[in-house]
Amino acid sequence: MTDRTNDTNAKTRSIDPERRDQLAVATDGLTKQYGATTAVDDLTLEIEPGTVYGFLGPNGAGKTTTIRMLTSLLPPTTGTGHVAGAPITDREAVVDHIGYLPESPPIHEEFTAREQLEYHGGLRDMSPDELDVRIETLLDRFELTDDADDRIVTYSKGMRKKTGLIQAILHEPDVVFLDEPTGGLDPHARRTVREVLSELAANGTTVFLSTHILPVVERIATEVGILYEGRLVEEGAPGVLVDRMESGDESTLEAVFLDVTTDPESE
Ligand SMILES: Nc1ncnc2c1ncn2[C@@H]1O[C@H](COP(=O)(O)OP(=O)(O)OP(=O)(O)O)[C@@H](O)[C@H]1O
Repeated sequence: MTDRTNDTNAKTRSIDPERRDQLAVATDGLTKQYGATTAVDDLTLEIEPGTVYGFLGPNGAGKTTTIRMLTSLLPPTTGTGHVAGAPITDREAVVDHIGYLPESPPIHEEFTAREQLEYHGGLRDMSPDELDVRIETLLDRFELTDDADDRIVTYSKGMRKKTGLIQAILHEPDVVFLDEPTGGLDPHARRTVREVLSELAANGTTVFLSTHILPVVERIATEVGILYEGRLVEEGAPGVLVDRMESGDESTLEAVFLDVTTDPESE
């Protein structure tokens, strides 16, 4: 069984600034308190560029709070964080390097998907030709081309999710943060998401993926971090974590997840 006292939070302290700036995500003692609740507790991460990082944890573990701090939407209570070398306290600098798909995509209901993507891409440093090609390619891959000139207000949940996802990756950011990117998607779309994210990572984008859908993580994540009650209780390559379980037939990422995120006193 996994030794829960072997707390991966304690693995690093005070990352060397030169190394920190080369990492896609670097946090040191990152902590967020809401009143008496410690939502994220002393989180230390070092994620290399090009990683697909599966960020897992039970409901309320602190995943969204972590992502909101890393995307500069929420100030930490204590600790530091850098994304592609930009301090998370500098929103403008962080925004230049990231894409973000929150659980509810930030899209304008009255726009069409094409208008939404053109508007969003226009805020980024992309030439009109480059933007056009990227939009058409991604609409096609996500089978949205035929609906791209309909207003988003008429879209299904899955179509909105696809539009939000395309928006997050349109400009091929250094780091993309995705909160449940495959939630509500059919198996075809889910496969497309897996393929597109793996391709992005192969081209150097770091994918920070928060999800409860473990088979997606099992298939594309190169590293996994498991958060429990705000603390990082497990981290490593999925295969390594599963092998470490040594529980025969039960050796899956789900078994690892359940092992490290179950309160021993409730068993
Ligand atoms: N604005 C807030 N004010 C007070 N407490 C909050 C706030 N946002 C989150 N919390 C608390 O912080 C903790 C972590 O919440 P968070 O949303 O980060 O979890 P999560 O891992 O994303 O959960 P889920 O998988 O259910 O989306 C929870 O205890 C939650 O109640």
